[in-house]
Amino acid sequence: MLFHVRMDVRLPSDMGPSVRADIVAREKAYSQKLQREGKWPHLWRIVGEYSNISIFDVESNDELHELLSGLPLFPYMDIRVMALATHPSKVQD
Ligand SMILES: O=C(O)CC1=CCC(=O)O1
Repeated sequence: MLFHVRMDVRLPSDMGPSVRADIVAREKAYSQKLQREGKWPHLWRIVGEYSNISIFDVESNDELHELLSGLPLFPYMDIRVMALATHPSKVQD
């Protein structure tokens, strides 16, 4: 199942630089593991924003929720999810 996910990062302004660097490093490692496993095939920065657009390829809503809630930045992000279905006009590969 494919999901379009938008993540807007909202780090507190009083978060210390070392705490921030640690959480961002853990986020990168976590996301790169999922990318290598094929569960996170697209990760794009939105120009001019501390936000991303991602595509997840997972088995279920529950799996997506588990992966998203495991993000180190999860407590500091607004996340919007759109479930994707096949478009009837899409040319088949
Ligand atoms: O910087 C972001 O958009 C948040 C994020 C998601 C995966 C990652 O490595 O950073």
